[in-house]
Amino acid sequence: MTTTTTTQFNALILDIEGTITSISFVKDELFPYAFENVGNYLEEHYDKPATQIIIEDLRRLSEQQSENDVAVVRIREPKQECIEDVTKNVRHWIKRDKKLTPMKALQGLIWEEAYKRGEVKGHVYPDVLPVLRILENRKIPIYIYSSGSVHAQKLLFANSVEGDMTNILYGYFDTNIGLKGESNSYLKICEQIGIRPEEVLFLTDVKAEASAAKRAGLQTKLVIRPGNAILTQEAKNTYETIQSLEEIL
Ligand SMILES: CSCCC(=O)C(=O)COP(=O)(O)O
Ligand SMILES: [Mg+2]
Repeated sequence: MTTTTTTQFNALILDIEGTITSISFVKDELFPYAFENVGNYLEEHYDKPATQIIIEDLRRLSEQQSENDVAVVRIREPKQECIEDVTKNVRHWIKRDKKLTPMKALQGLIWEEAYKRGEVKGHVYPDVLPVLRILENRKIPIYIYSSGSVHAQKLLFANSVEGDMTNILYGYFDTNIGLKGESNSYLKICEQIGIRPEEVLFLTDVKAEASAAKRAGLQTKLVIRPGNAILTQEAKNTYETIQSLEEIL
């Protein structure tokens, strides 16, 4: 007798860091690479339109942030001073794992160089791709929602340790849709993918993100991976936890 297994959700949204990719890869490879290379990147690509757009976004952001953070400087106009100030601010924000959209956009451009040179391969846990293939066979679309820019997300999955995974992913969302701690971000994502929130499962390592998604009506589970922050007992009492994507099948 054949048994058919059905999943209790019609779309899956995945966080990246701490969920399907190790925190260590992001914190010990990607962030240090961006920290070391932000100045060189700006020197080499300063006059490109994409770089100038990000610099102007960072200039506005720096004015706002400098009001509450003495370590953030206003970005001066001349090229060398501008590069010096952007580098100082971006390094400050990397050290504090700030999820600031224009800074994440610049990180993505810097990481593209590393992926192109083969210096970096996107980490994904071994349980991830086999489960995504099963969901694909069940016609369940898979989306990514990360604080990393969509550009950085696509680079990670196009250059992953499992090869190019982009053909199994239906779409990508970053903080341009909204911050991950805001429930409205998840409502907007569900509206864009055309699936009711209650039919969508969101997996993340961060309780505040799970809470925001739950408030929006999504199904949520917290993912435990080596090196992740320890979950409080309250979080474990509130959300189902998994240690492998196999547990959602
Ligand atoms: C897309 S790889 C870089 C991820 C990143 O910059 C980040 O801040 C991770 O945040 P997430 O929301 O995926 O936990
Ligand atoms: Mg995460």
